[in-house]
Amino acid sequence: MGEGKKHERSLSSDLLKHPSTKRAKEVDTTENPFRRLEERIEAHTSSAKVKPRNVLHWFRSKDLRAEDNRALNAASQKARETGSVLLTCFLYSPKDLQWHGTSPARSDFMFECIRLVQEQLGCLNIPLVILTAEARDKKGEQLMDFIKKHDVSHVYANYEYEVDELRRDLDLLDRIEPDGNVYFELHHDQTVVVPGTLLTGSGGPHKVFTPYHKSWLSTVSEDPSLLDTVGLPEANDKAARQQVQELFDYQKKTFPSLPKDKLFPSDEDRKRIRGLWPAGHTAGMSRLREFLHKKCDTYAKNRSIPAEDNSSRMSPYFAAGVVSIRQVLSTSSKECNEGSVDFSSSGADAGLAAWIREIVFREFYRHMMVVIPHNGMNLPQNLKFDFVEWEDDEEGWRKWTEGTTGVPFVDAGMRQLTSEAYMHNRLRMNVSSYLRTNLLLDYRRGERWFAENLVDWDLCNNTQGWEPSYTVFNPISQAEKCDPHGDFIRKYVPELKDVKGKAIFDPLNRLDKEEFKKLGYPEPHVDLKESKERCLQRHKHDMADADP
Ligand SMILES: Cc1cc2nc3c(=O)[nH]c(=O)nc-3n(C[C@H](O)[C@H](O)[C@H](O)COP(=O)(O)OP(=O)(O)OC[C@H]3O[C@@H](n4cnc5c(N)ncnc54)[C@H](O)[C@@H]3O)c2cc1C
Repeated sequence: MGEGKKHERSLSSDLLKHPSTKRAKEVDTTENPFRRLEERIEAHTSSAKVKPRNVLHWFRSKDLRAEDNRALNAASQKARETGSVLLTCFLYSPKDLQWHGTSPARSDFMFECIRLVQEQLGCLNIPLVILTAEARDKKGEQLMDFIKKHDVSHVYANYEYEVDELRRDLDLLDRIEPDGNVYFELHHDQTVVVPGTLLTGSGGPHKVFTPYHKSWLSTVSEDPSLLDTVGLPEANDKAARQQVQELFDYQKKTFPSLPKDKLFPSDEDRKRIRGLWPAGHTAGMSRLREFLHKKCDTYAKNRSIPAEDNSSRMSPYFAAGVVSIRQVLSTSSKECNEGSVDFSSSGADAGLAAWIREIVFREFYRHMMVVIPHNGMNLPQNLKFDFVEWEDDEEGWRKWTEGTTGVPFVDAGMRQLTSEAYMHNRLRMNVSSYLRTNLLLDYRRGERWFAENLVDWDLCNNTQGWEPSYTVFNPISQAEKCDPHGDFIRKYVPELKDVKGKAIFDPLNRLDKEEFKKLGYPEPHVDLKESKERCLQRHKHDMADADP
């Protein structure tokens, strides 16, 4: 960085493309696709005006279940009321997986869940057809072809809150509205409280977590019906099945395969990851009960101690919508809170209250996605961070991805990611801080690496988890606090398994030279103190007068 030279805005590769900060502001204000879609849906033709023919539920990658699926249930009711046949589809776009960088683990999990829902619906005589749109901009066209070919009059789906997905739904409205003979209905299904609706005293949406959390708790306490669940769709009768037999034949023949770069590198990897993350609603619910009855009690105390593995590991089931959040909360209320929906620290045990707080974080991130839509456009929420000049340290990048930075806690986290397609939250906080501040690499590279490797990748949580801030973690003191006996480090960094005592947190400086050499563990890639100073200076220099 030239002395005194002001950096305009960060450069980034094609994969990390993002619009200008000015354009982001337009999307947040005048264009706001969520608001536009809500208005269009509100003004859309009434269902009663459309002559009922076949009814379609359109699954998305975030509602892959038949149980307590709001839009699917509404579609089923419509089909029953009008004596129509219920059809379902999933619109698959391989380019979407490539665009988002979705990992093989997440892609495989998604396909397995779809397969299971397909079987389950098949027993109810309801077909689930997978439509493939080769290009991302062909999705609307592909769906319209299906709608026309199969004489669909009513389409139901659950909202997705990211910019591209909102635009896709607006595109579908553009296609169906001119003829006026197809009705499109969207449901809020991903959260208990509808994103964008919790407001501050002055009437604007909450933008800070703590008051949002408080408001969320009182909203749910005052209206327990928010946790009501809906049942499975009603079966089509046998005659209906015969009517749509060609769709069953088609679905049997044409389950698509994943693109090559979304396949596991080996069968062994696939087996291991599938074993850790069994697909489907039943597996998700039994994991939930296991957590509620065996781990939840100690969650408040141990949630930041990764060696305890005390969290629920429900994230892949939430990210793909395999288990509904209402069902999770109503089960928690019935089985662990004597039927009460007061999940505050005075209304629930400490463990449950702390766990629900994390679920509320998930809700908050969906809320913030509609309040500040540019969150979903590869841009930081605080746009000033787009003016930071990042380093070009390819060796540091490689070491970070491999877990060979020479910082044991960071390396343990990165190796957990490689072996489990998952990383404990405390490690996610540390490895992201290390990449963005100590290595001073564009945080978007790390964000994408997570997408490419996590089984629970979720755009709202990942993007906002990676949101840059002024905080610089110290991964040595973090390890001393959160992994006090070094057990987590020993588990994932075998070179250090025999290191005794506190030397495990900083082996280069706490062992004598010879001892360190014998370990075969790398020296730190950067000095933590110096690199922190460099980062703070860089922030100061590049952001002080930035005008996003
Ligand atoms: C840099 C970074 C990236 C992240 N990327 C993702 C991601 O791609 N997908 C993802 O689901 N989570 C992400 N998180 C949040 C969190 O780390 C994971 O949700 C959590 O580790 C999953 O483990 P669990 O299911 O055992 O969580 P538990 O502790 O059991 O929590 C229950 C649920 O609450 C939600 N939750 C927990 N912590 C958070 C949090 N900090 N923010 C938002 N929701 C939370 C998750 O849905 C989680 O499954 C990220 C966090 C950071 C710091």
